[in-house]
Amino acid sequence: MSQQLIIALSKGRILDETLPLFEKAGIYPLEDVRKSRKLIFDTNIEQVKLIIIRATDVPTYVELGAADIGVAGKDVLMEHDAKGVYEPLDLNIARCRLMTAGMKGQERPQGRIRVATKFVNVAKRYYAEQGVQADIIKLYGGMELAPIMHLADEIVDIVDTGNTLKANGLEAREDIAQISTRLVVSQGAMKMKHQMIQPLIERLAAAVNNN
Ligand SMILES: Nc1ncnc2c1ncn2[C@@H]1O[C@H](COP(=O)(O)OP(=O)(O)OP(=O)(O)O)[C@@H](O)[C@H]1O
Ligand SMILES: O=P(O)(O)OC[C@H]1O[C@H](OP(=O)(O)OP(=O)(O)O)[C@H](O)[C@@H]1O
Repeated sequence: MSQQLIIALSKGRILDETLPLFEKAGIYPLEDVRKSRKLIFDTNIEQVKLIIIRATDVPTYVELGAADIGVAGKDVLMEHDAKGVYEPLDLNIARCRLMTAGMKGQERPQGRIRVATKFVNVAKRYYAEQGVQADIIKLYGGMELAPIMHLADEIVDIVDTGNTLKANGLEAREDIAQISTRLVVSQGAMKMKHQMIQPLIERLAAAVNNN
């Protein structure tokens, strides 16, 4: 029996840019993934299946070997800090920055601060490195609201155009990391399915270069 290759794609904003890259690399789903309620899709290559899941779940599937390959934002990968996972390719899509931000014109308070974010682990690491004592408040979206409502002094969030910060009277403070979408491969799959995975990485790299 021939080996299967399971590729976990993040649904949401990355998906629309991911599918054309995979198509250029020779893999496409046999039906319109956006019109279907299915979570697993056959592709033009019999052994290759696509699973389409929440971005934050991609590292878990790859780390635990339930998927061989994944596509996820560097922000999600930093937060999950997956073990036993290679990151062989920057797909160079959904580029943005992970930053701290606060109310415009206000300075960071002295002493202990409250920070709202969905990137709890990244934030803990970052403030510890800066020597700032921070109580981290986990939120799931709309982080910009937290300083306005006095829930937090600062946020750690994605900034792209800066429009969301501006529209809510916030300003960016410090850069934590440059973010883009990455290809990840479980170390186990890289070893066991090298003959399938290596050519795919090469075709994807060529697709990224022509993008
Ligand atoms: N405004 C943005 N501009 C560019 N890239 C972004 C922006 N916001 C998020 N991203 C990138 O796109 C990825 C997916 O974002 P998306 O909003 O679809 O998922 P999410 O809201 O983080 O996930 P979930 O809905 O599962 O919580 C993020 O992990 C990040 O790498
Ligand atoms: O700098 P900008 O171009 O305005 O983009 C940044 C915004 O985009 C993301 O939010 P998203 O739209 O994913 O909503 P969310 O707050 O629910 O995560 C991010 O969390 C910021 O709020």
